[in-house]
Amino acid sequence: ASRASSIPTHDDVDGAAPIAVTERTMIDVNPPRGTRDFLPEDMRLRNWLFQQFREVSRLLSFEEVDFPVLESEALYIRKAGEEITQQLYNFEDKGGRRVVLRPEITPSLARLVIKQGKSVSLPLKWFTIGQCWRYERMTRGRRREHYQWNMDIIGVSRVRAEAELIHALVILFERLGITSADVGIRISSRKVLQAVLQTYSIPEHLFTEVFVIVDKLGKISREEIEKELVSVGVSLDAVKGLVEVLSFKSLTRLEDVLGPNAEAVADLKQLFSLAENYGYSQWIQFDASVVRGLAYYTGIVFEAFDKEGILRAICGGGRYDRLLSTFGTDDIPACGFGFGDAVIVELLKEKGLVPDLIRQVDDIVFPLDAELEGPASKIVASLRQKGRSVDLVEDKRLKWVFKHAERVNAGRLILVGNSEWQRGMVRVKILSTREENEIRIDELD
Ligand SMILES: OCc1cccc(Br)n1
Repeated sequence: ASRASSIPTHDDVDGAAPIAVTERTMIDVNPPRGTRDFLPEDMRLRNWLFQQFREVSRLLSFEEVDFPVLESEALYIRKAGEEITQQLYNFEDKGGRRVVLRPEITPSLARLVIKQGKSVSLPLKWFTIGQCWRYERMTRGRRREHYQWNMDIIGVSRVRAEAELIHALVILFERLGITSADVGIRISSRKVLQAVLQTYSIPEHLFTEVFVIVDKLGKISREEIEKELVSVGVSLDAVKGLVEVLSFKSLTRLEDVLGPNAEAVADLKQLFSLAENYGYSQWIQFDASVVRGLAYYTGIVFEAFDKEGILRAICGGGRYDRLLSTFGTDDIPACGFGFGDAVIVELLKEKGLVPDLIRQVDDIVFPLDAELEGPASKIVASLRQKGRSVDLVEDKRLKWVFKHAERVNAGRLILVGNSEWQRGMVRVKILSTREENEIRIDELD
């Protein structure tokens, strides 16, 4: 049967069944909208990046944990109007349960900490790398999934925890070849805006919504933001006061306005002082406009950004001291960050820092004719037993095999020929030196 002239994609026929273009119905070979396939070359880059995440987590003595991608919808029902909760990839399973493909990791981590209860001793330093989902109307054609590296410290109430997390970010960037000229980390605290809202006697239950609105700074117009703030009940003069403080980039200026005893000022000063000792001051800057868009942050918040201002935030995080108690346990202080796999790769491409990750094979074994397939298998088994990666090639012309050996950067090409086999030998070609000789089979290692 003739092959389909063109395989319909989701874009052409979203929602409709693919059009049968031959006597067989062609499936759409594209992955679902907003999702990605990873070919070997993509997978080498992803594995390399995740290996960096893992190595940094090891350096900070974090332990790896994992959670299901599928979670109860109840974990994410929050009323602050966050984008993340308005784009839940949610559905009802066959048992009538309301479930989601998780949009973030932190609630799962909080759930597990509570589940463990007294059986875990604090502080916990846990990390994971996991796929997260959102169901966004594809009007903007954005991705619906990404992988996020999360690091969280549970049970440390002082800003030492945030300083450790920021150290992890700095180490990661340096390992990738990124410098503080390329990337900065903006730091502030939710306590800054809390202090301002309190001076205008804005009721506390509005704080979270205010943070979520203010986080849209830079994404929607200032007028839009002021309108939304007024619409949730923030007085106009409070809006003016907020907007003014949000422009602060100096801690001294902040201290002038909030006073020397403000908790926000003490936390930030302590964090910047620790940064000096870690030696990463040149990476961080105070910027009061940083609030981050997640409702549950209660203190220090931070985000890494590219200094050319082209890309979206590279990663973000903060302190969330109340999240565990909202899940029904007593207050356990916590802070963490999420680091997506997409923006960082865009940045590496921008900076020419994507490593050249070649495919590599130790040995290619090629029987020169059919009755040598058995002997070739013996050789392959013995080499793999010794830990060598072996590509067994058959049904190909020798010319193709030589090209293939180059393509996969093979260390050796082992040709199993009749006359050699009779003498207990094989022909071995070392690709790097082009040197070729006969080796006794029992001396192959
Ligand atoms: O960072 C927000 C987010 C959450 C889930 C999936 C994707 Br893509 N992005």
